[in-house]
Amino acid sequence: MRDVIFDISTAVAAPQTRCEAVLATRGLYFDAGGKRLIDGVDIGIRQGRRTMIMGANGAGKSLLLRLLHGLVAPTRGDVVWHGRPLDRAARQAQAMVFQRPVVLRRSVLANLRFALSARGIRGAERAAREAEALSRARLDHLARSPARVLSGGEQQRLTIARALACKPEMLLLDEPTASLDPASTQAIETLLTEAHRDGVTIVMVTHDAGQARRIGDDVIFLHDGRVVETGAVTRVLDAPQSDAASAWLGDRLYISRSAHSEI
Ligand SMILES: Nc1ncnc2c1ncn2[C@@H]1O[C@H](COP(=O)(O)OP(=O)(O)OP(=O)(O)O)[C@@H](O)[C@H]1O
Repeated sequence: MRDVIFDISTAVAAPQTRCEAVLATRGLYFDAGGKRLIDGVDIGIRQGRRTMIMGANGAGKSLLLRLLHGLVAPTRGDVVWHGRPLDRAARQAQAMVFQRPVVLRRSVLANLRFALSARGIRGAERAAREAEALSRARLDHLARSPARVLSGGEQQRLTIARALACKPEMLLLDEPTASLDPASTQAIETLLTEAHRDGVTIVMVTHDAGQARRIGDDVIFLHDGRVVETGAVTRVLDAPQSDAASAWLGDRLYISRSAHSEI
């Protein structure tokens, strides 16, 4: 029996505090290829917090993020947004950013324009949001450049600024700085810090404990598709209570079962 540690004093809610969560899962399972990849996940994410999803390679972090955004349907269980099932309107209140920046084959400005127009934002409001996004991403000087020729860091700043221009309530990010150098990583962290100050709830997959400390409030630690520990970043990283988190932080191999369990 593996340990499951919940710290209910923090934002990552145990079931009894789930009602405060803006986004929650209830008995979430995802099976594929005869394996259980997400295994009974029950989490809650409170508004305005920065939640880091951490764990070893293959733990199910990206899959959980996709389930939270409705990109993948669970085998069983629910994703709940403000107490109601995640629907199209709820998904529009979220924005997702991937590890590899997804930009359109057009200029930086046109990328912003396209995203805003798709949300029905036009005219002066759209122009104001475009200007704000360019400034926020520090890309004013590249507004007319094709987005595809930008560096990886610049493209990722664009995808985040484009997402934020749509004024999401929640931003979900899957290792957005995984392939970036320290300066580009810092620029992304600054963007996310500013978004958080503006009230955006952030949920981010990261492998980087330093990054979690710098910009995170809470951690959800996954192992083999199960949540084994949650709590405030400093508590989990300084004093992990689960074997899986202790081993990961100590750079040790932790195997509680061969891989994802057979169904
Ligand atoms: N839509 C899907 N259908 C089937 N299997 C999937 C799907 N998405 C992910 N998987 C599998 O689920 C497991 C967990 O993958 P996931 O990408 O979530 O891990 P991760 O924790 O994000 O790993 P990493 O740190 O290496 O990115 C993997 O074995 C992966 O192949």
